[in-house]
Amino acid sequence: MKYRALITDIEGTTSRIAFVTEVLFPYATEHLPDFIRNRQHQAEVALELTAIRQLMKQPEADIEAVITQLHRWIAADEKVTPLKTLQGLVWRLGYQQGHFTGHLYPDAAEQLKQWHEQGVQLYVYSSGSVEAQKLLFRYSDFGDLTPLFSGYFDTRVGAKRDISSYAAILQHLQLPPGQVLFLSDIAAELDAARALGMATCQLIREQQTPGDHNIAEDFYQVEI
Ligand SMILES: CSCCC(=O)C(=O)COP(=O)(O)O
Ligand SMILES: [Mg+2]
Repeated sequence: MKYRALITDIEGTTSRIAFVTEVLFPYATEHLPDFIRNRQHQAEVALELTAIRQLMKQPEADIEAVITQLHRWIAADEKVTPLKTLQGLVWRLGYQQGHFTGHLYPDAAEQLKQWHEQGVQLYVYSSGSVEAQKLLFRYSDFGDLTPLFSGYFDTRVGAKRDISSYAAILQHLQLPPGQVLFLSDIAAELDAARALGMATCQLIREQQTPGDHNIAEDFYQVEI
């Protein structure tokens, strides 16, 4: 075993891109407006609305203007932290009500279980909020997989293409970079991790553009 810890991306890596773009995002687009209108004064929602108005540079923006902004961000796949937090809150209802389950590729579920049994510490780093990540694995097609994971990171540690994000994660892991393997389908994310000495492997499951990292077509091909 070369690595003590493995960090995995979600969209395009453990899970089909279409699950995010054709199930999760449309669900958020449809349900966020009423969710926000009805809960705008609840603390966990109000906090995010304040952050969104700051980003809009319109502290007095009314709730409909905020909703319009959120729809624009979703359509453009902007990884804006308060949007991601609100999406997680809406998806929580979707999972709880059985509107969808957390899609994972079977090889990802199988290998994550095996690596966990072998003693590898498993982490997730996704632009989806930590809450959204936990939901996907808790309500996964393969049952509750959250016991496999030692921790979760989202855009609160920084953007996935920024080297500083991986420095913050390594600080948290307290492991030498060479003992940590990062899996993603996006070469630019892997470039940032590798710049600090982390090991990398690019998942090419669909039409992803290859970089110059080790490549795997599925988790069975990942060498750990
Ligand atoms: C936690 S599932 C939702 C994924 C999401 O919102 C997203 O933006 C995908 O980001 P990733 O970093 O996993 O590619
Ligand atoms: Mg990805």
